Amino acid sequence: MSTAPAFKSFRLALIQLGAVGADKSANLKHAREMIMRAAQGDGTPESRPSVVVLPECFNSPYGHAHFPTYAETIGYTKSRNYDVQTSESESVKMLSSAAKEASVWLVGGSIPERDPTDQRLYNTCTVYSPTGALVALHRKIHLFDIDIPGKITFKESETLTGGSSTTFFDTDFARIGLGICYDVRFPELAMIAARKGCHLLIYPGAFNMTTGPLHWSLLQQARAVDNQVFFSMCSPARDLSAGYHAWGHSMVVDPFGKILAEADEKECIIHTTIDPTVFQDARAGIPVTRQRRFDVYPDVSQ
Ligand SMILES: NC(=O)CCC(=O)C(=O)O
Repeated sequence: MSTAPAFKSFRLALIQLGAVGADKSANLKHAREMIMRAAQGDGTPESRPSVVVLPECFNSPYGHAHFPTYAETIGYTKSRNYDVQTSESESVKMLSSAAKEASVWLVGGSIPERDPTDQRLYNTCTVYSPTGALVALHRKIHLFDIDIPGKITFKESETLTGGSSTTFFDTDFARIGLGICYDVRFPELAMIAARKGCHLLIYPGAFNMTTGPLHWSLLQQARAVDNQVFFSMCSPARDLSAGYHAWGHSMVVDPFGKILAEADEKECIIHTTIDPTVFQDARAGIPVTRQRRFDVYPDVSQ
């Protein structure tokens, strides 16, 4: 495995996107406008983000019945040979051109994806460099299948297949690990990413009105503290006219578990600074990264 880049300070922006409806073109247009707005920061050069994040399922209504209709072929190959130029996906084209125009690393939330080889569908996050190159692709590994009687029943596996690899990407200032929403409930995934040298984990997500108040911040703070990394989830805004009511509350947590920034439920963009000093202080002061007992239990990252 390659060595992680030196961790340097940078600005992160999360777009808590609203108005995701049935019209895919309108969703893409709105997302593009919000990427451009996020990239401006507050107008000062020092506030401009290096990384901009969209939420889970930003181009389609969220629900297993919608995925087959909205799914796009990205042009993913097993050799990880991504090519935006030949991709058929209108979402990939928009994200690539927006990343290039805004000159940011763009974590493109997630979209329903169809694999052309076997027609299987995935919930997929794509990432773009500031030149518009598609540099990473993460297929949601753990599908959101839950049943809390009288509250929420959801079954992504009705139409989706779970991904089968862990994913991170390198920028010139940090190594960043990826997951999607329900993936946060599986601590092994974050643990593997942290042991592979990730400094920040980003999970586009869309918790709901039942589990959101219970677990949204708890899980992010737990993953951040367990692994002494920055942790962030980016949600859609809440839309009570939609079939799925997202919790919102996009947030960024530091390696001590402190919430650095948190949205409410409405459409907004939150900005924060990711400061490597906090990462180093957490690891120096509470040295669990050097106190593991792999003679007693196995290292899940091996
Ligand atoms: N989109 C999702 O995976 C939702 C996960 C969720 O709400 C949870 O409680 O977990």
